[in-house]
Amino acid sequence: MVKTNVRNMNDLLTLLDKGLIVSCQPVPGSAMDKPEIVAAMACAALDGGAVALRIEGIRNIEAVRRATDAPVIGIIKRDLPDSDVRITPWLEDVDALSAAGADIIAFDVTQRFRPVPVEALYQRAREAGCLTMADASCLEDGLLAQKLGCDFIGTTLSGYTQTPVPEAPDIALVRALAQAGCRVIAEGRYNSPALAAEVMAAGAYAVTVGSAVTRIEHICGWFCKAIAQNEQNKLTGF
Ligand SMILES: CC(=O)N[C@H](C=O)[C@@H](O)[C@H](O)[C@H](O)COP(=O)(O)O
Repeated sequence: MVKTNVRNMNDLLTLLDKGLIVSCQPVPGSAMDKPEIVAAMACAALDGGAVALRIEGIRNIEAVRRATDAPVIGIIKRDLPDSDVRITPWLEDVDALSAAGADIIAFDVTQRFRPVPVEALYQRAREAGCLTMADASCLEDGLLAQKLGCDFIGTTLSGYTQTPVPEAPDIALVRALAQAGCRVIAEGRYNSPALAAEVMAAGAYAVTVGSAVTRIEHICGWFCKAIAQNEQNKLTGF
């Protein structure tokens, strides 16, 4: 088992401070989408220096819990027929995540039509003894969640409430939230070590990296695109 030394809230905050969180979320239905592979990715990430994990789904969290006591940010993703909110939309999701051993429960705090109010999700997570992470899309989302008492404000959903999704991460949002006094977890498109370092300098408390570490399909796609672009440039003389 990969052991950490988290005993209380202060230990957790110290551990996360300026740390790398790795999101181990395989492409759904892919060759990597198996709880034992998620747990192996989580252990490898911790061996590489990650201080915490972001894990989707109960079976995956249970598998990770069997492998390590490192802090887990738990989420459940759902495709709802009548709402664009995907991340931890139901109170039952909060209950299941806490029962599975998540330390921090993350949920969508965007101001979109949703089945359960953000306040109720927050209360439920607190009653379960978990910390809370607000997955925000903009400054207003983040500030409302901060006012509510959420422990961490994530920039997770910036760029995902509209199309097309931008290529660059939203460092300006991290800076604005940090300046407003939020404990910000920078998340979303931090696809290089340089970007992760840059966002720390912008005031992030921690940074979460997913695709660039754990989604082989995305990483290969980036390489293939760059190679194809280079070949195209040669043909067109650029
Ligand atoms: C928008 C959304 O649903 N984001 C999800 C949130 O859990 C994940 O699909 C992302 O992989 C995660 O946020 C990490 O981001 P990136 O993979 O860009 O490092």
